[in-house]
Amino acid sequence: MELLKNTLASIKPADEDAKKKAKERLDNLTKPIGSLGVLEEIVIKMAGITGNIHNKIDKRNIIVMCADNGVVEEGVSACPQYFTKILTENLIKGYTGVSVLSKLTGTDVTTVDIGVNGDITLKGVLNKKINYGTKNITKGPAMTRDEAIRAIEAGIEVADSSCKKGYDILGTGEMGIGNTTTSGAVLSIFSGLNPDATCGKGAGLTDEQFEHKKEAVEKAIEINKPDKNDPIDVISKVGGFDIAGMCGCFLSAAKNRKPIVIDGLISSAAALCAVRLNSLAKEYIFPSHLSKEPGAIYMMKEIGLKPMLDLEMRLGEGSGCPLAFQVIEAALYVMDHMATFEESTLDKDVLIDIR
Ligand SMILES: Cc1cc2ncn([C@H]3O[C@H](COP(=O)(O)O)[C@@H](O)[C@H]3O)c2cc1C
Ligand SMILES: O=C(O)c1cccnc1
Repeated sequence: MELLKNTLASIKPADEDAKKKAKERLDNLTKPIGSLGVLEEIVIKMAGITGNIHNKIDKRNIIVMCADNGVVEEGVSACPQYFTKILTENLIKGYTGVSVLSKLTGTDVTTVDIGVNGDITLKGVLNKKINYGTKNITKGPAMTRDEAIRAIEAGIEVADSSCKKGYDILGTGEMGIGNTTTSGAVLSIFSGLNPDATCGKGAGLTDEQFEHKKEAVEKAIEINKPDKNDPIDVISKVGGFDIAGMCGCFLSAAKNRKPIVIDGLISSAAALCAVRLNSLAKEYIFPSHLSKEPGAIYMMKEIGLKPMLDLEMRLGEGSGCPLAFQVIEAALYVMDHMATFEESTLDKDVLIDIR
């Protein structure tokens, strides 16, 4: 508990002075004011995170939290549970979507076993196992409160270590059959929205299975009665080890003043938990894309952030992060390389600000 407590207490607000200076420079670049849209917002947010108006990303890392979910015994996923272990191993072998996109963009991937139901002996998978999967949330809590705290702290440790290794930006991802169900439950609790709005078909379900998935979420909430004002209670009752671990990553990044990127629905659920634990964490988080899962839009509303891309992706794993890294790097490059009006001897005063 000490690590979580200290991390929450160490998160500071963004540097408003650096943000102001970044905006001043952006407004002096040879372009209509605000014309680079979200790229400008990214530059300003990055300045707030690091305290510098010029920022560079040389080293990127995506932390993928892998864990099983007991709720799969309710038939809420198209896939059997053992897929989680195989897909986790495939992350290391470089076969998965996030592995390939990371290779393309020069991104490292840290694969973490935080709760896979099985022993992974493959070299390269970081062992932070809290338990062999969670329990079935339709019958009782997913995990104990102590396990939830240990899983969040495991995430803090992994991300702290990434920051120490000199990564300039982190991404978050997951692997865990059944985790769109737990994410839907987490969202329903924080937002008060019905599972009809917060659940989707995940990796794929028939209409009948989909109805059953929504009933499972309703039942999980009814049985566990999580306290929406206590994010650890929410995670322990209807979340998962993957969500808890990623939540820890978001908190660590904020503490270390490093930018961290959300991928899809499940990492959004983790970011939402982090923001509910300390609202300042939001100032360090960039959402990558809007997942095609219907709950994703409500996740963004609850967190209070806007994704930079909409590519109709719904893979998870962290696959949106390498793409967001490229957009963020483009924004920072523009800030460094475009000329100001003074440098290019143009007269800025002829421009009218139409924002
Ligand atoms: C082959 C395959 C690769 C994946 N990679 C990520 N997911 C995604 O789907 C799972 C969640 O969906 P649900 O809640 O419906 O089980 C997670 O593992 C997530 O990362 C995959 C799913 C499959 C089938
Ligand atoms: O958006 C996601 O993260 C997602 C959606 C469907 C299945 N797995 C992950």
